[in-house]
Amino acid sequence: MPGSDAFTADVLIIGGGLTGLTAAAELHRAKVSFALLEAHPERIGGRVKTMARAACGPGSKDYHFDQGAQYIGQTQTEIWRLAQEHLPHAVIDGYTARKGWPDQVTVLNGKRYVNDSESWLFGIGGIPPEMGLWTVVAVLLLIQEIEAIEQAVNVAEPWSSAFEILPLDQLTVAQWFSRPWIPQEARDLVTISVQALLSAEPTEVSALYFFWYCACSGGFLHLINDGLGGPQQFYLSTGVGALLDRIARPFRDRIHLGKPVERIAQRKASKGARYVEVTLQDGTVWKASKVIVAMSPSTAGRISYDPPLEPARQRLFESTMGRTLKCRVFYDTPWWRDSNGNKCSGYAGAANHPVLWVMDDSPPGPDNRGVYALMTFTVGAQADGLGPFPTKEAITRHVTEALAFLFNDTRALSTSPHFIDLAAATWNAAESWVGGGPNMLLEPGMLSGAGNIARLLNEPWGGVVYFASAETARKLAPTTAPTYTPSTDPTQPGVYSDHRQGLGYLDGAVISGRYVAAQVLGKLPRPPRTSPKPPTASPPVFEPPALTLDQVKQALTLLAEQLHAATRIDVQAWEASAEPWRRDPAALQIWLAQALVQALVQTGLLSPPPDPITPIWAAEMTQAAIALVGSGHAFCQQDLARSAPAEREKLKGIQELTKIVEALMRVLSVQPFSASPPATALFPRPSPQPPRARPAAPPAPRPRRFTSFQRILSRP
Ligand SMILES: Cc1cc2nc3c(=O)[nH]c(=O)nc-3n(C[C@H](O)[C@H](O)[C@H](O)COP(=O)(O)OP(=O)(O)OC[C@H]3O[C@@H](n4cnc5c(N)ncnc54)[C@H](O)[C@@H]3O)c2cc1C
Repeated sequence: MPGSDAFTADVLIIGGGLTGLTAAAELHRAKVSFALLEAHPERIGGRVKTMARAACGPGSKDYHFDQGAQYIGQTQTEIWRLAQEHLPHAVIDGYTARKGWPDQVTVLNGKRYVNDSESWLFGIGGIPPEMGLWTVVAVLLLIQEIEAIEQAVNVAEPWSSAFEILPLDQLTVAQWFSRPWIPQEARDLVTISVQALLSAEPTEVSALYFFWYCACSGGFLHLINDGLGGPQQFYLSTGVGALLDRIARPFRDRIHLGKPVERIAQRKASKGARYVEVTLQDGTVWKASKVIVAMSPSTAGRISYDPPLEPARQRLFESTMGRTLKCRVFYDTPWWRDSNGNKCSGYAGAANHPVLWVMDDSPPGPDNRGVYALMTFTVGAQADGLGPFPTKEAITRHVTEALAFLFNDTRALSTSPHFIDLAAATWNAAESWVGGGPNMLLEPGMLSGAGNIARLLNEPWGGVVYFASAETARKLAPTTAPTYTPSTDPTQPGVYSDHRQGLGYLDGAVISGRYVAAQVLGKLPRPPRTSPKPPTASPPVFEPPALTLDQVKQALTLLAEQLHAATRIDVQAWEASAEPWRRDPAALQIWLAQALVQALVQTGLLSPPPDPITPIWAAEMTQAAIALVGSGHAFCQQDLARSAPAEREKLKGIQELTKIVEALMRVLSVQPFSASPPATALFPRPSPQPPRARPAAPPAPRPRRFTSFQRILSRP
């Protein structure tokens, strides 16, 4: 009854994306009267946008493809369950479909690498085998650092994270990784990850926000895993739109399309109770006891509010969103599968490149109905560069030229006879209703700074207006602690907190919709009683024994020589072994530990390791490495500023190496060279082993974890 004084419904849901639809499904189940207002005149879905391409042969079906959200994984439990419940036959395993074409492309530091993805450290989207060991070591150390940060994040309330990591909210990701010891390739790898996960630049987002975002979904390495067990392993042949249609089917009559809301006002009824007045663009007014605004905080910021929002919420609603251009490029042949002698899967990734990320989304199997398609993402600054309303011609040129470069094949070009067409979806501020994608961005200071901005993510306004979206995903019944729980078995990874899951993903939208419905129904479970937290221990302060500058230089030079000189031989040796380093980064780490020990022994700072290793020697080893790091830092700090240019270069070298050793020591000092494993397990390189028999049925994929030193050294 728009325009009448009567209540239109008990609850109004504004926004027909997956969050709004999930909340609607919950209210429908609870038999609550509700209506859902969606701005788009023709469709529900929001950031889910399924398109169809007409069938191209007798008896064949239309080809559906997603120009918004598409990929799902088994660890995204809620969306996975919904897909299994409604469309089990439509689930395509992209990982298996790519199996016959092992090669992938990556551009790092301006150089193109094309190899078998199985040979890459961390597999698909990882580190190519040609990368120098120095870079590999730096990447490993960086990942080690990322994991240490993520494990200190309080997933439920990131502003209450361990105090050591809160300063990361004052830095952008770019500021965090612009330290001299981190090589460009490693920075590019993090850049690709930020660009792929947030469609934004590392200069735009708070480092703490990025790590919180990752920690909410099983950690950085899990999120960037585009292969087996990762969140991008599966998609739906029907498109995600079909899944949303199934979810909405029971309450289709309560969904009103073409109803853009302009204003939300809190009002008081005669008896003092509050209600909400919602004004649409066409001037009609709807009323309800409670309202759910089911869209990202940035999108909610486009609506006006009465009374004006509190400043912190206003600031939250001013947050920006990522910018994405998602394209589907159609060819009459899958030319990339046979290109320059490579069997490319169509998978490619490149930092700061006109096309960031590419996947083959051709229907798998012989019944592909003659459709061959590459999916491409152009994001952040590269998408901005095309302007708010790029023409199809401009997009086609931009994307196909980038593909021709990535695969080094002119068959990608729109002038090639194999090119058929390109379909594009632009997600930016000019987009009518959502205003960008895949989700919102938090700048430095917004997560933990003054004003408690992020604390409002799940807080209702005036007790009658509730906000929810994939970005605010919070679980109703978490089963873990709010932070990472380390494993008691050193050979097994610990467990990331599940207080928030799938932040920014379809999975998160489902979780968020359920949470907000429970909030509105007053059915939020009581938070468990917790005993007061013991104060966090201060970081250990150590006074390293002083070494002479010569001792520091000598030890670091020896270490550098070891790392550089032996690289090729060792890499080849590991590659030749049954469990090569590329499959087992742990072997590489053991080798790095050996190099450090050898450098310390040869400099006379440490006695040679006894066999078996004794606790006394292990303690000596830790002391010697700490002394090296401490003295190295001290010399650099004292001398770098006032030394002559030639000497400064040397000191910079010392500084970089010192930082690497320091990072290594942070890891080792958790359980420095424990006495339990025999010296032979610790120091010699892995010996070749017969290939293992493949199990008949592969175990369910577990999130891929980086193996820390502690676990490596405890291996039998
Ligand atoms: C290009 C792209 C690719 C993505 N890929 C993936 C992926 O592969 N896997 C994955 O899990 N996630 C992916 N995502 C993220 C995923 O789409 C979102 O997390 C999820 O769909 C968000 O759902 P939501 O309901 O919270 O918000 P939205 O989908 O944004 O829904 C908000 C709704 O509110 C409506 N609305 C806005 N303003 C008004 C108004 N004033 N009045 C009425 N209605 C209004 C909008 O039209 C929209 O329907 C991707 C997103 C994009 C953009």
